[in-house]
Amino acid sequence: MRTPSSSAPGRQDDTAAPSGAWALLRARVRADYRAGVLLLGVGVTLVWLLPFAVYRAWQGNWLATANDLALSLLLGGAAAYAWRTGDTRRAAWVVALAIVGGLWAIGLAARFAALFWTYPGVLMLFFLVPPRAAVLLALLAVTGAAVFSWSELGGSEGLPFFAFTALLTALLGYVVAQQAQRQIELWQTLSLLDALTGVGNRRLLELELAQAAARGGDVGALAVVDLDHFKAINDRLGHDGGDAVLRQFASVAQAVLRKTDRLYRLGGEEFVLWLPPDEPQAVRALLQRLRAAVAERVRAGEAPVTFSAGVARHTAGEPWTACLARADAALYRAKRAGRDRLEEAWDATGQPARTAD
Ligand SMILES: Nc1nc2c(ncn2[C@@H]2O[C@H](COP(=O)(O)OP(=O)(O)OP(=O)(O)O)[C@@H](O)[C@H]2O)c(=O)[nH]1
Repeated sequence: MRTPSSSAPGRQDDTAAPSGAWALLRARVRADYRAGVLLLGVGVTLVWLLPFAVYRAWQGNWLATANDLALSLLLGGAAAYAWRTGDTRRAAWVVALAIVGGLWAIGLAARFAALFWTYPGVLMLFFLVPPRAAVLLALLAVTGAAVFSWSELGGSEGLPFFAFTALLTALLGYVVAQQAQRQIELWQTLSLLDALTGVGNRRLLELELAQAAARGGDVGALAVVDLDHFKAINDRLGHDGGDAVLRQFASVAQAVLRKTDRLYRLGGEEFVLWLPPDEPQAVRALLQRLRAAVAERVRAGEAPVTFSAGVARHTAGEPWTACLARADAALYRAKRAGRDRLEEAWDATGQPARTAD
């Protein structure tokens, strides 16, 4: 027999929130490689751009000082924005455009040695913005740097070497970034879907509900659904037979649910339905349709399969985890009351629970 709140999210180590600024930074860099590239930009600012800005000011080269300071501000500002908001995408675009501007400025300043910055700059573009956009920005950056520093490169003598090696660097960046993006997409799919049933897993549930709750307002209703006497089904049909029942349940549930409803498998024989805001009668009717469809179409051998469910309605401002815990407690009541039934715990104000069997 399960206990209430056994489905409460955030119990796994990998979902635990890191504490302390250093741990948070490490966690963000690990989770999002763009955060790592932004951090690299801060490193370049501190180790190179700012000391050079001081040096150029000391030499009286105010144009170069302004350029290095502007780049430092953009790289540092973008990293600070990403740190504060968690939005690395926008910050990465700012840094990518700053790289293009920086390489043009190097070309304009016509300093031959500084042109070596083209290579890391072009490579960084591919880790900041999508590969196709990075190709375009790389072409812009290299062409600008080459045209502006035409004489410094020795005209037609040095230019082909510079252009060819810089474009080769861009090609390498493109190939690596394409592969990385495909791997990331594949990894995200595998890590967010339940391998047995193909529906969302606990991680996807946490991700989607956290996003919906962050937008404010009421996220709708959550129903925790648990197949009845599943251990006995496993004992009778074996583990593979039990797996087949889980797959059947997921497929029948997906057929009954509306386009806007979401289905996740929390683990074992336990699923969660996330239903967008609706009238209690509509939610109740949907769950009753699901019960009827499962009783009719899901079979463990010859025997029909039933489930118990607890449903709760989210209220604006309430943590979604509290809503899930209420649904979970309602499910526990449904199990204790004999199974094959639906228990309701509509809102956080303690409105009386209702049983529908
Ligand atoms: N086939 C299969 N069985 C699983 C899977 N995950 C967990 N189980 C089994 O599911 C069973 C769940 O048993 P219980 O928690 O006792 O639940 P139950 O027998 O359904 O009892 P009630 O929920 O109280 O009706 C256990 O035997 C688990 O080994 C899975 O992925 N596949």
